[in-house]
Amino acid sequence: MKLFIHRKDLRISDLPALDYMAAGGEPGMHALFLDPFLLRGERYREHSGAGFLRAAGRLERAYEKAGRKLNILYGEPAALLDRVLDARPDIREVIVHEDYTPYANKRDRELREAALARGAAFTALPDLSLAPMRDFHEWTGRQTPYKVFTPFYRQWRAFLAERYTTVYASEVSDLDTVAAPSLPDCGLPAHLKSVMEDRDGQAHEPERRLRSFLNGALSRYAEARDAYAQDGTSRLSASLNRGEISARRLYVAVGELGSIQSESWLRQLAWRDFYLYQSRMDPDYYHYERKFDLSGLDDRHFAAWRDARTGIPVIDAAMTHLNETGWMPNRLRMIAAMFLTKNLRCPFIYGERYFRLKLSDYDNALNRGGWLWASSLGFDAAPYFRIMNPVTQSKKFDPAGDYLRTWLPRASLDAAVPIHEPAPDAIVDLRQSRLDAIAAYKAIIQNAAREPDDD
Ligand SMILES: Cc1cc2nc3c(=O)[nH]c(=O)nc-3n(C[C@H](O)[C@H](O)[C@H](O)COP(=O)(O)OP(=O)(O)OC[C@H]3O[C@@H](n4cnc5c(N)ncnc54)[C@H](O)[C@@H]3O)c2cc1C
Repeated sequence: MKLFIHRKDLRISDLPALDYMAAGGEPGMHALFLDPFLLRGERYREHSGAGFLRAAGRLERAYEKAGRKLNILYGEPAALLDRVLDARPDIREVIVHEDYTPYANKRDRELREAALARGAAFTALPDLSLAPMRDFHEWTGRQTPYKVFTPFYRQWRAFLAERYTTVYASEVSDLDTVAAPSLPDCGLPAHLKSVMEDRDGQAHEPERRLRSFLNGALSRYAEARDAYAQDGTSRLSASLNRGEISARRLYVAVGELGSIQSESWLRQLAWRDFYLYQSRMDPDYYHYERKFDLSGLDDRHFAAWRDARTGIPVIDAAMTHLNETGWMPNRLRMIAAMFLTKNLRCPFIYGERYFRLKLSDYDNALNRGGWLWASSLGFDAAPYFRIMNPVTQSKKFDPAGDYLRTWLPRASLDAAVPIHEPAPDAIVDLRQSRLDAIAAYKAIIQNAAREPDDD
């Protein structure tokens, strides 16, 4: 028998693992291990943790509807696997989909060891990205990974045009599933169960959302994606990151349309693959902060940024939106991240950590990519001297101020101050803080270039 463990792949079709298991023909055990580490503290209540738990609830119900069994177990993954394999020595292979974060790498090493120690094989199949990273990298014939987006994108498009086949065919209903042995103390604690069973959260029907986007907003995507007062983007990121829909499905669906606007949307999907690729290929990706001396930066303004008290209308509106709903449109993520790291000269890891809790579509690789870009510290990042002015951005992308009126607490809408302009008591002067940031980041980047690389 094979054991398939779900992670960031919370769906019942178009999964490499299902095709793989269907080819074997024998019944399988399907499980989702809920990991106390990832839901520690208050994380399970925050937008990112609660979103995952609700998606786990939807997955369980989808299995039930298909007449199949999903075994949800709570515990440290390698210890859980040990116990399952002890109770079912007939499990000869453990199957997962690849994941590339530092925590995932460590966890999967431990899972592999636990499986091999009991004589079971351990198989990890690619699923997260649209272009399977290993195949893509081999196909490019490069010795070193891409560090710049545009050449990556050109090759990525060519790879997909030549190699892309289709979504995976098997459905969970095509497979026989068996119940896990009963394991005392591995049931879900009540506080997590109640979030998992909560059906009141935002409706998540990624297939319907995809259709409505492709038939509607896609036609003006390139012009409207930054006009954040309108709903001009797909809002599929949370579903993609939890694996409720695959990037392959999006590629096929948009390809069927053949619209000229498809290219600019595909380009955004390529950014997702670019960051996943970096996170897998670049050994520094998850610790750039160690390569730079950030001691000249500090967190004195972090709380005001977090709590939407900066006095810069677009920043306070965006942070209120995030705090209340778990969502912030992409252009505003760029503006808010650049404002924190540059005008407020706060180390990017503070903002990165905050987004980790709050974003409903939180993903470690993509979030880090966004923060490295904004702070000019990653590959192909914003140049340190090009600092977005939040007031100019606000006027350009929300000229009528509709977004500000929706999200800014009423009290701060002072008729005496034009809507996009900083309040008289704003925490920084935009002009001076921009000049200070340029000097600070110039020094950070030049010093790092002079340091010998001893990693
Ligand atoms: C500081 C910062 C932090 C971010 N953190 C995250 C995060 O934790 N999780 C996350 O999914 N995205 C993150 N992003 C990227 C981006 O903001 C979101 O992917 C996007 O807003 C999702 O909206 P959408 O689904 O409507 O996208 P669309 O515009 O409809 O694009 C389609 C898909 O392309 C991908 N995509 C779009 N823009 C980007 C981008 N700039 N970088 C990478 N992929 C992109 C997403 O998967 C998205 O769902 C971050 C960006 C910044 C600047």
